[in-house]
Amino acid sequence: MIDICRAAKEAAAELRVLRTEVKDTALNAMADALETHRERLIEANAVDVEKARAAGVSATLVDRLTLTDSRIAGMVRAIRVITGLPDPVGLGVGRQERPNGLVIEQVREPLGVVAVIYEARPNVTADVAALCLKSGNAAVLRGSSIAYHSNAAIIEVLQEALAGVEGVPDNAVQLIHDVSREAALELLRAKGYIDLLVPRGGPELIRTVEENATVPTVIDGDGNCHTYVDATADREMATAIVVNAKTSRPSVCNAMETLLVHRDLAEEWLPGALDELKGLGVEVRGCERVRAVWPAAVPAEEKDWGTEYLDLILAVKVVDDLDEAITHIGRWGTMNADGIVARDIAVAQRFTRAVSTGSVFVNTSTRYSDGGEFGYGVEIGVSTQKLHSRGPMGLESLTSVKNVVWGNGQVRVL
Ligand SMILES: NC(=O)C1=CN([C@@H]2O[C@H](COP(=O)(O)OP(=O)(O)OC[C@H]3O[C@@H](n4cnc5c(N)ncnc54)[C@H](OP(=O)(O)O)[C@@H]3O)[C@@H](O)[C@H]2O)C=CC1
Ligand SMILES: N[C@@H](CCC(=O)OP(=O)(O)O)C(=O)O
Repeated sequence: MIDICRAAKEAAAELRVLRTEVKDTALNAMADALETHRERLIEANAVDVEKARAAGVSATLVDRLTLTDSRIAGMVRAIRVITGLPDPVGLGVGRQERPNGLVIEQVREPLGVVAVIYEARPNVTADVAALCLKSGNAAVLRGSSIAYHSNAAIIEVLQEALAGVEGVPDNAVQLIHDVSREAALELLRAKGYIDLLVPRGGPELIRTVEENATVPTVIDGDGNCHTYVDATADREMATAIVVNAKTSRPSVCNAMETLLVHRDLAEEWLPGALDELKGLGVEVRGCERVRAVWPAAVPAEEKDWGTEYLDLILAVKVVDDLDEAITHIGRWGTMNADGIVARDIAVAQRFTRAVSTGSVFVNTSTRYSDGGEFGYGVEIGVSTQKLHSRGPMGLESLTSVKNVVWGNGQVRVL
């Protein structure tokens, strides 16, 4: 592990000063290579999918794991978007001239070595490689053991492509082939080598990171996402948003897990919305007040409010008012993505201020919590913590701002 980290650190020194043109050439080569080797990637992925099915993993996990032509096309598209984005490295974000003539510039610079422990979605391998390269960081990737063959094939293709671009260091992007938990722990403790570790995953991973990491981290935890439908909501819009938030891709972290509904809508809007969700295969787990107007709901237990189903299951609660919705989200939310549907702008504004979530959505679906949708190409993760970065993290989150002070001989006198 230390050899991989050391090699990454050496590569990072070269990457931080790499010209934008070289990085963009490399990104184009990566995208072309993924396109050319689509079949090789799908073959490798089939090995993982077959093993996962044989091991009896859930259908949602198989969905996350599976590579298709269109998903590979999505990976390629994302890299092309990143290629077209401005290079954040060296970007001036502030400048001031002091009375003594010193000029202080604040400029973005790469973090150095970025490590990511991530879920069984092979696209993340290419996403992270591309974001790190463009932001001038070396990437150390530790994907899920379930996706090992897919990740190894993607890295091989990307490394072959990068080898053909002059100026890109050999170890710009590395995959950790040892997918044991022990190796992951070593990575968490590679202090002095890793500048940022992004753990993308569920509560067990996050607990392990919080208890063991000695390297700096930005936590990208689970998504227990809520939508609150206010009394002032446009009914049709509310139905469309709720259906999209729950059913468009239930297996991802930005899918809605709990629907909170103002009591004024319990009788006139909720039953119709739940009928529509049921028609799309959604199992509803409701509080007493939900069951009073829609008896088909399974009785919700307290644990339902804290569950990220990642499946076609939805917890539903009728609340008295906005305050109760805000309190519920504060108690059970995971700061990934939460939304409100309301026509009253004052209500929506109060929600956006009171809910302390990385991305708060007004009159739209939580599914938009995504780097691609935010215009970043993809995301290195979705931060569920408050420091450094919040929500989907793109190129800028992979840099920090340093001060460059220009003098003309000034010396400080005490
Ligand atoms: N906020 C965000 O950006 C994201 C959040 N997520 C969340 O991730 C979860 C779903 O993904 P899933 O793959 O099931 O997540 P897991 O947490 O099961 O796995 C994620 C990664 O962490 C590893 N891992 C898990 N537990 C440990 C541990 N104790 N020590 C070391 N490594 C560990 C896994 O390795 P292995 O598989 O080999 O066991 C895998 O590489 C959901 O909760 C989702 O919301 C996912 C992606 C992004
Ligand atoms: N980028 C994502 C959301 C963030 C993510 O990767 O999380 P997850 O889907 O839980 O692996 C999407 O909507 O596709």
